[in-house]
Amino acid sequence: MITVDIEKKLKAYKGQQVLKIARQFPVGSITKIYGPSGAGKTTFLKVIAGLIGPEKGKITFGDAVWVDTDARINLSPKKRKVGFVFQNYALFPNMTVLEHLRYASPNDSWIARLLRIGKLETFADHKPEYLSGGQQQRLAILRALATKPKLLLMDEPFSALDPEMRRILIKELRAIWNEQGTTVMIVSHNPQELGGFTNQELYIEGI
Ligand SMILES: Nc1ncnc2c1ncn2[C@@H]1O[C@H](COP(=O)(O)OP(=O)(O)OP(=O)(O)O)[C@@H](O)[C@H]1O
Repeated sequence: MITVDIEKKLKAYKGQQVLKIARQFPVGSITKIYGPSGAGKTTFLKVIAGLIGPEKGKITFGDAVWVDTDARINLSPKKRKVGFVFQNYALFPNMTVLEHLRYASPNDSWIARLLRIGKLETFADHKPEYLSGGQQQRLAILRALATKPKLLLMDEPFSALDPEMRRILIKELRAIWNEQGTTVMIVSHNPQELGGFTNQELYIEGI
């Protein structure tokens, strides 16, 4: 179980808004996170990953304490080992598709499977600037999966994919998550695009 009970002040344009979330996420659950623009969805994922610290609260993953502000515990992102798909992909401009995946995993057969799932086999030696937006987005997803994270955080991961590609990819991802017992949190401003495959939801309200 992942237990989150945090407060984070948002740098809102006017005044100050506080993001308050208290929720439990069972291992293996797939949560859709939605809500208005600027509500704090991305900020929430970054707090879970350890990229931003909350002012107050606790995050635990099973027996491990990731954050406890009273006890001054704030585990580094490296130690939390979550997978993160950034909204803007955050790819490495000088690395090919294959190099992105090798950087994350030494396992060639696993990498071959990922390339197949993302339909990027024939683009393995391409750098990001020679990929389409959809191909770049799929690479960002594959890279996050490559380390086989126990927790995968995805920020608008399917926004650049057409409905058919999205449907096929989601089917493959579900099979992997099932095999590996991955817990997944997906931010989407358009929850319909996720179809019915999520089994939890978290609505983050705006101001
Ligand atoms: N590191 C930070 N610390 C505190 N507040 C932040 C930080 N980064 C962004 N914010 C603020 O948090 C608010 C919410 O931003 P965030 O990107 O989390 O929203 P969002 O719900 O993901 O929006 P969108 O759907 O438009 O991407 C904004 O007002 C932003 O200025």
